Amino acid sequence: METALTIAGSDSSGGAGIQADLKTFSALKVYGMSVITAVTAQNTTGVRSIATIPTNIIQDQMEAVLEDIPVGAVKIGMLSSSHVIKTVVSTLVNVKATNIVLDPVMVSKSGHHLLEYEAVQTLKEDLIPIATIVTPNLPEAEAILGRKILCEEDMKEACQQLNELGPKYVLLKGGHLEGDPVDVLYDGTEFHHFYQERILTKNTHGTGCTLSSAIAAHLAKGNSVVDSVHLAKEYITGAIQHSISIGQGHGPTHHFHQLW
Ligand SMILES: Nc1ncnc2c1ncn2[C@@H]1O[C@H](COP(=O)(O)OP(=O)(O)OP(=O)(O)O)[C@@H](O)[C@H]1O
Ligand SMILES: Cc1ncc(COP(=O)(O)O)c(N)n1
Repeated sequence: METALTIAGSDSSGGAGIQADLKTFSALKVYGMSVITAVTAQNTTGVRSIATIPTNIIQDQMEAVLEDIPVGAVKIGMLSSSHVIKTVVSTLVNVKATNIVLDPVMVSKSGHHLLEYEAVQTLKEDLIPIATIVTPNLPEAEAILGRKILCEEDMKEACQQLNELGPKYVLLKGGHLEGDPVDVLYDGTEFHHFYQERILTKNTHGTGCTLSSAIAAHLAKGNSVVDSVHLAKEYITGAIQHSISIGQGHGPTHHFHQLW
């Protein structure tokens, strides 16, 4: 059985974070496991409060899983602070984890900060270098690089600058672009462009979490990074097309892959 581990925050409304990741793993028929880094009280309209889990408990959760069960891929989402990032990095390095998919979560769709501002430097110096693939959205890439990214040409340059930080692949997501979204994948040599007609919906809560965990699931099944991104793009597009109109704000993506 293929396995994948998510290291991320809990979203009480089930649309993003750990809950979106585990739903994606299940829909793609991969056995999912979780390390919870923070508990958020949130719904489709916003985040009310956040409790970060103590780092010794985060480390214990990781070691409990990694010392016992082979992990095919690791997806990393919300990490809250520099302390949490450092704990996650040292534990992953100790066990020589591979297939690391890093979604550098910073701000929720509803505008709430999920990572301390000062932690961006630690993310850049300690975590991005050990990632197999890092999947920032445009505002996250702008925060990491300290520059504006306004068009596809800027995205290519930003991919090159992100690649210099050390990850094997960069997938820069264009969901925040005006018009049809384009995502750009860069492996240090070649670019792959993923063009997609914009689906007209406000139900995009958890799209980044869903995409990164779908990449992890496909890596766990033994696919290459490029193939995993192709397959994950198909998955996220279907999950947005079939997204669910619940709640007053941004509704969640849908995860019954085998039904659509
Ligand atoms: N309306 C849309 N129609 C089609 N594809 C979309 C749409 N919105 C986002 N996507 C795609 O979904 C994926 C996630 O992109 P996005 O840029 O929204 O990430 P994100 O901001 O990290 O998501 P989130 O913060 O909601 O978790 C990308 O592949 C993007 O191209
Ligand atoms: C626990 C957690 N992790 C990630 C997100 C980002 O998702 P979104 O940008 O769709 O709000 C979130 N809202 N909550």
